[in-house]
Order: sequence, then C-alpha cells, then structure tokens
Amino acid sequence: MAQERAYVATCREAMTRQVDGARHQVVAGEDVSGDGAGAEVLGRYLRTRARRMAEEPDGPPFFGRLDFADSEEAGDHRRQRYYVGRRRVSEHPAAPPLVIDWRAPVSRTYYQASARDPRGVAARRRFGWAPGSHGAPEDLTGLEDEHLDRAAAHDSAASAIVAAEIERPRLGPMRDIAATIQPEQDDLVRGELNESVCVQGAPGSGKTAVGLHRAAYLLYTFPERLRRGGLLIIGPNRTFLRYISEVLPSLGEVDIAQLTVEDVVARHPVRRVDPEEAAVLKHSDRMATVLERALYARVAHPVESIAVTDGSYRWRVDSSELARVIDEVRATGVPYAVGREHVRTRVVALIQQQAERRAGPRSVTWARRTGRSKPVAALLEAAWPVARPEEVVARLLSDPAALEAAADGVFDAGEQRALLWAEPPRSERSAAWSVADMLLLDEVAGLVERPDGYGHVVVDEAQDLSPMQCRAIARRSAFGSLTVLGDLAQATAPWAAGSWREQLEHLGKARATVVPLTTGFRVPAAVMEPANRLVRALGVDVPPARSLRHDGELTVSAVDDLAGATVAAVRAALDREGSIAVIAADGAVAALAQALRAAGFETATAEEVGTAKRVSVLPATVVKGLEYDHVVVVEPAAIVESERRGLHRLYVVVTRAVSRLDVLHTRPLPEPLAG
Ligand SMILES: Nc1ncnc2c1ncn2[C@@H]1O[C@H](COP(=O)(O)OP(=O)(O)OP(=O)(O)O)[C@@H](O)[C@H]1O
Repeated sequence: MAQERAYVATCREAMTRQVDGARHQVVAGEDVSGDGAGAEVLGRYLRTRARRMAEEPDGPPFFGRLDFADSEEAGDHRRQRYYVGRRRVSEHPAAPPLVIDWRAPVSRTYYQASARDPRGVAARRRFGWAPGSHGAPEDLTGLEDEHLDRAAAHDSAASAIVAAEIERPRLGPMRDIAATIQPEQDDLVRGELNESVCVQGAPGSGKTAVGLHRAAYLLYTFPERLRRGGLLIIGPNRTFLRYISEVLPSLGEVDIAQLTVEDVVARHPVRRVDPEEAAVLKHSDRMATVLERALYARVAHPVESIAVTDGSYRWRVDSSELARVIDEVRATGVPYAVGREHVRTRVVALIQQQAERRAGPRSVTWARRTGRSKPVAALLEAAWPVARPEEVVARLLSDPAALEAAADGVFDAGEQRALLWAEPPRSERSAAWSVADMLLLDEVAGLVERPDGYGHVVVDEAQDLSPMQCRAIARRSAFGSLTVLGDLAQATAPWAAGSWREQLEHLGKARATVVPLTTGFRVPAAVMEPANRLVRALGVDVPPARSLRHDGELTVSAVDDLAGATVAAVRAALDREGSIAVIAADGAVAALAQALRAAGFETATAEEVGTAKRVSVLPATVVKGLEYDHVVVVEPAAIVESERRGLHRLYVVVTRAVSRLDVLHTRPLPEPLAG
C-alpha cells in the first residue's frame, strides 16, 4: 500500500505539470508571430486543450495494474507493468506513461484477461478508492490481486472491489464504469468504427454505460475521423440526458452533443399538440411515401416549349424534350434541390448543342448566363420549383385535395381526416407545428437536400423510436455507423418496435448485428423475479435476464391510505443509505409530492434528476434509464391503465430499483405482479 500510495503521489505531480504545461503553451502559442491565421488556429487549439484538461474532473489517477509474466525471449526479467486509468499520465510527452489510458490497445488485456485466457498476464491488481475521492494518496484504501497464472485464480465477477462497485449506493448523476467494464461489455465498447451494432439488453445490463464508453473509445481511437464527422448521443428525454451528462466528461470527453430526437429535428417552437391518432399516423413510415409524393407533386411536365434569345438567334427546346429531361432527372433519385440544378444544366446543354451546331463554340459564361435567363428560370419555376419544407407540409395538412392526391392508397379517408389540421393557418408562416410535424418537415428537408451527417451516432432507448424518427437518424448516419441500444420489453411508445430487424431497417442499418446483454448489474435477484414474470406476460421475444446481485429486498403491501403509506415508506427508507424514488402514475405525482413535503421531506422533481437530493417523486413516464437504491411504486394498477402499453411501463418502473423495491397498492395488483 505504501508503495502504491507513493506512486499515486508521483502521478499527481505529473498530472499537475500536464495541466500547467498546457496552460503555459497557451501563453506561448499566443505570442507566436508570423502567420496570423495559423497562430490563431494554434491558440484556439491550445486553449481548448488547456480548458479540457482543467475541466476534466480530477479523480483517482488509476484503478488497475497489470503485471505481465516474465518474457524470457527478450532476456528481460523485469516484469512488464502497466497502470490503467481514466487517462494517460506521463511526466513529459516523450516519456513512457506512468498510467495508460483505459482506451489504449494494451488496456484491452486488463478487461479481457482471465484465468482461462490469461493473455500473458501474471497478475491483475484492482485498486479500491474512498468514495468521491479526488485522488489523494491516502484515499487509496484497498487493493486486490488476481493471479491469472495460478490455477486457483477466480473470475473478475468474484472480485470484492468489482462487487462493491456494482452494489455501491447510488446518489447523483450516472458514473462511468471504466474501472470495472466486463469482458462482454468491452467487446461492444471496442467494436470497429465502421460496424453498426445493436444491443438488446436487459434492464441494468449496462447498455447506456456501454454506449457512452463506446463513444469515448471511438473518439480516442479515431480522433481525426470523428472530430471531423462528429459524434452524437441520442437519448429519450431531458431528464435522462441530465442523468448521463457527467459520464463523458469524467472520461475526458467534454464536447459531445447529447440530444433527444426532438432536438435533432427541431426547426420551430412546438405550438400544437396532436391527438394520439394523428401523432401515430405522422410517426408511421407510410407518411414518408405521402411526403415524397407531396413534394414531387410540384414537379410537372411543361406545357409549352421554351425559346431563348441569343444575340440575333433564338433557340427553342420542345416541351416533349423538356418532359423527357424532367423524367430522366427524376429517375436518378438525386435530392430535390440537386435535381432542379440538373434540369437546368441539361436544358442549357440542349440549347448549347443547337447553338454550337449553328454558330460555333459557346463559353462557360455563356452557359451560366443562359441558365439564369428568363425563359429557363420560368421553366424551372413551373416544372421544378424551389421547395420549402414548411410550404409542402403546411399545404399537405391543410388542403384536403392535396392530401388526398398524395395519400391515395396509403391513408384511407378516415385517416386523412385525422391528419388534417382543424383550423388551417393563413400561410405556413403562421402555422403552429406539433412535435410530430417536425419529423415531417425534417423528412421533406431531407428529400430536398441531404443533411450533414455524423461519423457515429449512439442511440439509447431505441426500442421507442418511431419509423419516422428512425429515418431522421438514418439520414444523419447514412455515411457513418450506429450503436443502437435498447430493450424491446421496455417499449412504451405507441409506435414502438416489434423487432430489432424492423427497427434496424428503418435506421438504415439492416445488416447490423444484434448482441444480447443479459447480466443485470442493477436489479437484484429479489426484484428480477417479479420483473421476469412481467416480461413473460408481455410476450416479447427477449432473452430472460440474470441478476449478478443476490442482495435486495422486495415488499408488497396492501394499504388503505396511499399517501400515508408512501410517507411511512420514505421515512423508513431514509434510515438506509442511498437514493430513493417514489414512482406513480403521472396524475398522482403532485399529490404524493405534496404529502411528502407536508411531512417535512425535501423532494426532487424530474427536473432535478442527477442532483444530490435523496428523495425524488417521479411520474412513471420519465423514469426510463434512471436508477435508485430504493424505489417505492405507488398503485401499479393506475400505472398500467394510464397508457396503452402500461404493462411495459410497469416493467420499466420496477426495474429502476438497485437494492429495494416497495410496492404499495389499494387496488388489486396487475396479474403478473400478483404472482
Ligand atoms: N461493468 C460494470 N461495472 C459496474 N457497474 C456497472 C457495470 N455495468 C453496468 N453497471 C452499472 O449498472 C447500472 C445499470 O447500467 P445502465 O444504466 O447502463 O443499464 P441499462 O442496460 O442502460 O439499463 P436500462 O435498460 O434499465 O436503462 C449502472 O449503475 C451502471 O453503472
């Protein structure tokens, strides 16, 4: 321990010098004279680097050590030794590192070596640190060695330090798992950048953790490709994004976009709420067909030929020839705006051929002028006009004839009525758009012009994406890859996926492999049992989950007074360590929060998720992806009947519990919970 603590001190000194060095370089970089633009770029780079280093939260400099077996061939009998930490620590850039980054290729061995397959490792050492440590040497509290070269070596799952990490009380935002990534998780984290993968994971199997660590790994391993192309994390809602927001910074990545799909496609403030029937139709992929037709309904065969004056000449192009150009360009399938330019170019080429046959060569300037000439511009305006998504969608949703023409054979009359706006706006400028309308606008915008894409997109809770949301993501990752994370059993959206194959097709990655994760790191066995009964009742095709945790308590109480029983349950829970969530049907939350406040408890709302308040009162619809040591579920029957996929919702709710689950009910329990 004394030696290791001394090593901690050495690392900390080196880290301080690293940060100071980066700051010093900023000062030096700003003084670089000569090429002003270059100096500015350099200055910006150095400032960013210094800011990053200063922003990175300081924590223990390392969490593990690998001692390789003696390598005799090299005649080197000193054991090769590596410390593994959240990032590289070195005394100066050229010196061998004191600590290697967990993402470096050598670190892979740290996660993958086992007694069965030691990979040259003699011993793996895990370090235990005081909770919340900033890395002071005295915070190093324990160490544990696995001798992989000895027959009796045990599995990493049997490590007390790993077990303590998995069972530690939860409070505040989600944390990284760099110190304890399991081999099957590591395989996913380190997958190739070009390969899209889909993880079907049981609740608490580490999907979110894997997705975030994969993002950090990819940024480290392919910095050029990803900093240029960009990396995006998509999560289900703001509450969730707040909860996960500190994981990437703790892994040294501070500038990653973390958005909801709604953020990704936002173009206008949301000022309308769709009735469910309209929303479901707008989220379905049939809508894509209708929108494409609506956009291309603007393309028409010209009725007249055109004539362009060129000095003393007049060149004509026949309407039938123009029609052929339009059809051919349409058939190439290029985006609408590109198609419009292709039509222009081809019409100019037809005119140029005539002109050159009769009057000799024409210049590029001539071609450009002809392309902008009144007759050609008028032709384009009539046959392939400029399209603005707002105009196309507003017309479709307010003009029954336009909708009927575009939706013929796709939506029946009743569905068309459901789609039409009750009060059409005077123009699309005054239109009040709904959340789903943004998807329609995005779809049309994507047909008009390809959006900028990302090099890699991590999509969490992907089982809930609608086909139209998937398409919005597919457009942005057409030339990149995806990490798709989710659990079909937790699908609660009315349009949620029935199978991963279908979902992956909508996401444009039909060939991605689907990998199951079935070991639960959150939900204890006592809670997993009723949860697995719920899964069976849902009838979805997912492998059953196995809990790694044998602790955990489940209590089910029939009560008379829900508010009173909730207050009592919270009071009892506060005697134990960790976070507490009271979860109820959305409509019941306000009253429960009121009762808890009246009893003197300070409670956090969904907006305060990730802060350190111990008791939260949350509607069932926002808890996806979150976790609490102690969960009090209030009136499961009300949660189930609040929505169409209420039983799926209940499954989400009960699987938030890390250690203890209290179920309070006045009404009969939903069948699978009753056991
Ligand atoms: N290898 C690991 N070591 C320690 N903790 C882990 C490990 N893997 C996962 N965990 C912890 O287990 C909990 C659940 O992980 P995570 O939220 O990523 O699961 P999930 O599959 O996304 O769950 P859900 O489907 O319920 O959203 C988290 O607290 C996470 O830190």
